[in-house]
Amino acid sequence: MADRVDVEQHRADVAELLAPLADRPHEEVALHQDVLGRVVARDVPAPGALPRFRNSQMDGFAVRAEDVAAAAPGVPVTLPVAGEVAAAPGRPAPLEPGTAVRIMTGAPVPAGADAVVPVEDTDHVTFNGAAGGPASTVTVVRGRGAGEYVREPGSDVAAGDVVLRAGTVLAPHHVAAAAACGITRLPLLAPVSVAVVSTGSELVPADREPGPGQVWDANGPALEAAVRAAGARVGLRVSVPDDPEILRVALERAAALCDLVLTTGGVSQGAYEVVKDALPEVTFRSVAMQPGGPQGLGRVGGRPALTFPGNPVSAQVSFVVFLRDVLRAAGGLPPVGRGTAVLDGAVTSPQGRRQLLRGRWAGGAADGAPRRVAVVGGPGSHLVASMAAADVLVDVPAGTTTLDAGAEVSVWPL
Ligand SMILES: Nc1nc2c(c(=O)[nH]1)N[C@H]1C(S)=C(S)[C@@H](COP(=O)(O)OP(=O)(O)OC[C@H]3O[C@@H](n4cnc5c(N)ncnc54)[C@H](O)[C@@H]3O)O[C@H]1N2
Ligand code: MOO
Repeated sequence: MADRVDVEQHRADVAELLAPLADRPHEEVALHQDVLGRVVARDVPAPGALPRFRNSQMDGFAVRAEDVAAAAPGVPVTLPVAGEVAAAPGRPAPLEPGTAVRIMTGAPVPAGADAVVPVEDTDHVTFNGAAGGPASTVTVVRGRGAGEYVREPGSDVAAGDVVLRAGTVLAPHHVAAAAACGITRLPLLAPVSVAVVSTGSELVPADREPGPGQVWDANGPALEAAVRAAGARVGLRVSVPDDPEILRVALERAAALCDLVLTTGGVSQGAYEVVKDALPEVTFRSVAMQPGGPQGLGRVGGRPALTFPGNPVSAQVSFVVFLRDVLRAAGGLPPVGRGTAVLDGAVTSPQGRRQLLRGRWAGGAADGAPRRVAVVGGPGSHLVASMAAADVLVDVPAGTTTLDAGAEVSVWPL
């Protein structure tokens, strides 16, 4: 049997095969669609200034600062109240010198006014419940300088300034900024489209009761979720039996529809390894790790293709180790990468193969210290339910057969 390929070598080969995917087209997406987590393709300028007009930062009285400059506790200044301006459509009349206007937060500041005195600094104390017309006078007990509590146009962003940078991963606060600027569509990187092809005559979909020898398809839903969590989308998800002709048709369709074809199953040493037969342009190799040993990479129908082993844990581990960060990078997302942790108990591992055990965070960690991790479940690559208890993959190097409690290990967050 050919030598096993090192994990890092296979990672590098997958990254090289998929590097062209990083050349993403842009697409315009409406802001009200599902844009969260998507990546801004180019700098987005503000179409206009924000704030759009001079407005009040406080509920209070719009004044000329010089008219209230002398006001102080014990030395109040009283002004006639000439009217009211609310945060509502319309343009207020200019302020006459020596008068005040009741003003609400967000309301346009009348021309001629250059400061707002908060209501708390007047004899009105609060506007709460003060229905009806404005009182005829206001007594100011603390003066304010020119510009105080006045929000100038463009003080947040000026027209033409960048409001969202290229590469921004959209979160609610970015949506807020775009919406406030009146931006309705955003230029986003088109997500990589992946075909997820589960193979195996024993597979049944979730809506069918498995008969003897049948199992529900776990890899299709799992990899669809993994692909989406990595910022890509699933252009086709299909489960095919171990039938060369049906598989060939499915692969043709997958290559026609998607940027990347991903298969699971049918790649080890069994009698029905149809994936190997259907993919003449894919190199099949044994990678020196467990789970996830049998791997393939190459092309189908002109598209890059990866083949993952069928065991559900193996398929998921393969995604995390080989594909997750490459897919994220292609879509403009930062890597999840690896971290370090300290083992909560001793671990044994077979000689010669890098093991990716399932681990769960154990307790807290002192500031700056690596977190503790406990291995959960066994190493078997069919233990898909046990894997659901895990937070990370614990990476045990190939040459290591025992690790004591307290040993530092590399971990891959799930
Ligand atoms: N003689 C050898 N046998 C095996 C070897 C080997 O080197 N020599 N390698 C073992 C390893 S390691 C793995 S991993 C598996 C890989 O097998 P395949 O990729 O060919 O996958 P299948 O045989 O199709 O399935 C394996 C296992 O996983 C279940 N499965 C497959 N697909 C799904 C799915 N979508 N959802 C749920 N479960 C799935 C399938 O029923 C089998 O139980 O080969 C070992 N054997
Ligand atoms: O390498 Mo397989 O993926 O152990 O089960």
